[in-house]
Amino acid sequence: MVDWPLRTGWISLEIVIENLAHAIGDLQIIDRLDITIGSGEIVALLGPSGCGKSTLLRLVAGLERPTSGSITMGRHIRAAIVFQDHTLLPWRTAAGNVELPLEHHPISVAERRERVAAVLEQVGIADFADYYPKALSGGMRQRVNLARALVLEPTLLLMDEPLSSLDEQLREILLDDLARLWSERGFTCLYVTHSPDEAVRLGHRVMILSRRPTKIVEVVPIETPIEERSHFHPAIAAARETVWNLVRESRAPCHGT
Ligand SMILES: Nc1ncnc2c1ncn2[C@@H]1O[C@H](COP(=O)(O)OP(=O)(O)OP(=O)(O)O)[C@@H](O)[C@H]1O
Repeated sequence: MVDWPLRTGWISLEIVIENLAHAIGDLQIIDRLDITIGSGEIVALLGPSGCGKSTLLRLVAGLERPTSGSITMGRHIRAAIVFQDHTLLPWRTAAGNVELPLEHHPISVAERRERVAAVLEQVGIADFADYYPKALSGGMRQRVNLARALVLEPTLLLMDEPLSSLDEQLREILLDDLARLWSERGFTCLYVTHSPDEAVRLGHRVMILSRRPTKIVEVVPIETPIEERSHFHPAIAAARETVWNLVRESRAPCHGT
């Protein structure tokens, strides 16, 4: 067993985004954005299509460098990204896909297998460990995708519309699972979505972004504990309506976009 980076326990962290601006060519995507994400906080990001949510996620992940401004976070951060469409290797089983990120770490095969089995259990697909992606339903594939991100014990989980390809029922189930996983693991999370429902079910704060160049239009704090939330919870239903209205306003057409 190694002591670092895989077995440090759940180090949480704060992320400070200051005066962030980003352009691709002539296209100004983000304009002077300031966000502080608390340790163990889930921030849901909602905004019109093309406003720059995925770009912001990529900047936080370090996949791109911002044009200006800064993103500061703890040194021992382990970030993992979950995309909308699963990116599983078709020639590997569910367990084989989840094992992949561990293969670059100096741990024994036995420990690797143990950790893969544990995380598959956590996301509820232990019985499908030996299935290939094509034999799994969309929901199961997305669970494998999530397991692959969780197996590295991320302190920061960056999620880009992770449930948008799933049907309503599956989405409900996975929302409950994500809430449970957060309660167990306490990771910090940036959760990009188009769904006010997902945002108010998972976010401690919901940030509504404007059209490009994106800015924060409004921040809606959701105080109901995540474990107590459901689609029908009165406070959650009220928050959903507030967020819906803000999203509608943020989509109002504006000059040049
Ligand atoms: N590599 C690139 N080259 C040129 N333009 C890009 C590139 N990546 C993103 N863009 C543009 O930047 C803008 C923001 O894209 P981004 O994917 O971040 O938006 P988004 O808010 O995540 O959109 P959606 O909600 O539709 O997923 C879009 O106008 C997009 O066309």
